[in-house]
Amino acid sequence: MTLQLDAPRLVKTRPLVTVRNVSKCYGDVVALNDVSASVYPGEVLGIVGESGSGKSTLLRMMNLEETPDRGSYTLDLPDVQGNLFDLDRFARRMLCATKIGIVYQNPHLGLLMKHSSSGNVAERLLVAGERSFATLRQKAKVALEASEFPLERLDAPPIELSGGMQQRVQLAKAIALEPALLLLDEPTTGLDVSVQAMVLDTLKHLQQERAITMVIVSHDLGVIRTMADRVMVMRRGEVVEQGLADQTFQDPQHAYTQQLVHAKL
Ligand SMILES: Nc1ncnc2c1ncn2[C@@H]1O[C@H](COP(=O)(O)OP(=O)(O)OP(=O)(O)O)[C@@H](O)[C@H]1O
Repeated sequence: MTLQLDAPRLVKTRPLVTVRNVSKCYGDVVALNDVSASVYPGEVLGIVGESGSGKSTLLRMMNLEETPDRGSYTLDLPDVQGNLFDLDRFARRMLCATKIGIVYQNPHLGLLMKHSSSGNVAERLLVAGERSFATLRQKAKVALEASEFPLERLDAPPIELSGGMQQRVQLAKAIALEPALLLLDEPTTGLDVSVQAMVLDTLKHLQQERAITMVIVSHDLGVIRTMADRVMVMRRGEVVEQGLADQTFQDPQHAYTQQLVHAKL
């Protein structure tokens, strides 16, 4: 008789994202001081903290828009090697276009506001070398549909769309090339509460369907609670606490996290 065993569950023990000992000053302002972070494949890491704590600077580093004074950044992907901060401008641009997607709080940073919505998404595909007009339009449509964007507005420029729809166009652009990492910088801040809930639902669906690795920055603990598996709490450019989101919110250890959680209740 042969003993039948279930196939062992694939345990992914290596982080996809590793940021090590990153520091950044702007003049006298210490934006980041010796910050390290890891994000595992399929995980959502939430970063919280008050205004000016360094959250967006860290996210911009992960999107290779900024270079730190010190520190390293690696992505555990087959064709990506070494400290990404050492890459030249061209290599950074290609890596960001193909492996990393970002959604900014301000859609003006991520979109050409007067170009069509499908054109904005197609632009990302063009950077990666796609040239056929029919394929560009089809792939843009697929990404917009996955972002739950109303397809009858494909040709509308973002400037004519609501804030929620603009964020969906940014999201479609960010996921068009199925990036390994999706970065979200206050993606729902400034939206009406009901629209915010719908955009968060879309992000949840995407995360569940594609097991996409995400880093989400927000000063809103409710958003982080809804989205994140793990949370990192930042204050004055430093990480003061990190852990599983549920555990951290239920039983915060650091006085600053306690203050944040109690202020929210
Ligand atoms: N390009 C820059 N030039 C000068 N100072 C900067 C720059 N970017 C960030 N800073 C400063 O670095 C610190 C951290 O800023 P950062 O935007 O990362 O914080 P944050 O936690 O994302 O805040 P917020 O929630 O308000 O966006 C702040 O003091 C900010 O003023």
